[in-house]
Amino acid sequence: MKIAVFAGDGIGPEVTAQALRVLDELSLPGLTLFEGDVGAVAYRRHGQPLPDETLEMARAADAVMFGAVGDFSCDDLPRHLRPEQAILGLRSELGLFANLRPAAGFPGLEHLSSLKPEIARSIDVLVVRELNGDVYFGDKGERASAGGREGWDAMSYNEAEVRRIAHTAFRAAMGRGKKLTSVDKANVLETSRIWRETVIDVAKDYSEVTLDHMYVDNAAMQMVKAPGQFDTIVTGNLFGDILSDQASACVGSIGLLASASLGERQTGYGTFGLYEPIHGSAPDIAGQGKANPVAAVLSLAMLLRHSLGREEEAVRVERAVEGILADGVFGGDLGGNATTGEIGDAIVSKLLTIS
Ligand SMILES: NC(=O)c1ccc[n+]([C@@H]2O[C@H](COP(=O)([O-])OP(=O)(O)OC[C@H]3O[C@@H](n4cnc5c(N)ncnc54)[C@H](O)[C@@H]3O)[C@@H](O)[C@H]2O)c1
Ligand SMILES: CC(C)[C@H](C(=O)O)[C@@H](O)C(=O)O
Ligand SMILES: [Mg+2]
Repeated sequence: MKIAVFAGDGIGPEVTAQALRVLDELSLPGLTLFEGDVGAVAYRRHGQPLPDETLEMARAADAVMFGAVGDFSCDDLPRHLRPEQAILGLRSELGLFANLRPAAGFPGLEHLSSLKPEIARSIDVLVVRELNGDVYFGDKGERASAGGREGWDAMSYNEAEVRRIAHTAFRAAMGRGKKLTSVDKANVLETSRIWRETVIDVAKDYSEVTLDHMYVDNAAMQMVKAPGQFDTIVTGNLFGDILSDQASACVGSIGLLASASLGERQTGYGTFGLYEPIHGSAPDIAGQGKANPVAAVLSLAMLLRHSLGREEEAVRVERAVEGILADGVFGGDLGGNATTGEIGDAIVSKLLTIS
């Protein structure tokens, strides 16, 4: 089993280090780790945010553990050299079109949510975000216009792209509450009209799943008003990016939410994937021991489950995280004062108590 580890920038290396401690504690036989550079750190060392050798390392692995990229000192670089291109490049080059972002409350910890506890208690949603299309990868550019410089980013989805993410989402809904909400902006966007019609067509294969549709503006409002109505959400790249950050505040902190980015390639153990917290490099807290490593550790649990076929270990890691949160081990993002390392210590100790 080969895992490529790309820790990246800012708090990326801090939270990834804790996930690696947890992985080490599991003592999985036959596991090899490879480390590669991504983001601003890769740009400084190699002149590229996603060096060829990093991409090759990812291709040769069974899974990628990713920290975060982003550094404001790179804001003036041309787009292709900016750190964020590393994660966008990995997602597209590796065909990782399905981004799973689960957001579920931790029992008894409703008070950590930005919502009223009685509303927060109900949140248990899986956001299935399409990851290879939309404004992120459409035609884009800058030109002179009568109104000064004009930028554009074309939004588009074709039926094949919508079909494959819709199948992923319906299958995920089948394993959950059998309710799928497709989020779009079909009252305004042609892209969304094709999206909605295609999702309705794919639904014919999944008669057990109840499908509904919601405009993204309403979905954002419903996410904070009554998140319990959502079971599985399927949506495009941009809407999914925004709704998942919002869902994290409903749970408690962006430092709690993990993600899996999957494609079609199978390894000897499961599906090849890239695993990362949904948060970024958080330059405002980097290097201060303030980063919550839980999202990175829960991303490791998703890696164990989806790419390595290690369900038992995945559940152990998730139980350890639930345990330390129930014990009240929190960092500043949740109103506590535990450091990144202390949270990692607590997770490792808790793991030893769970068989
Ligand atoms: N996949 C990625 O690598 C990824 C994701 C999002 C943002 N980014 C990049 O990260 C940089 C910063 O972006 P941003 O500030 O908009 O988003 P961010 O997610 O990095 O931070 C947003 C806020 O949440 C806090 N936060 C984030 N993660 C935390 C954690 N684990 N523990 C405690 N607090 C945490 C930060 O301190 C900040 O106040 C930018 O360069 C952006 O492009 C990268
Ligand atoms: C850094 C950026 C390109 C990325 C995205 O927009 O997908 C991030 O916000 C995320 O959620 O992973
Ligand atoms: Mg995001």
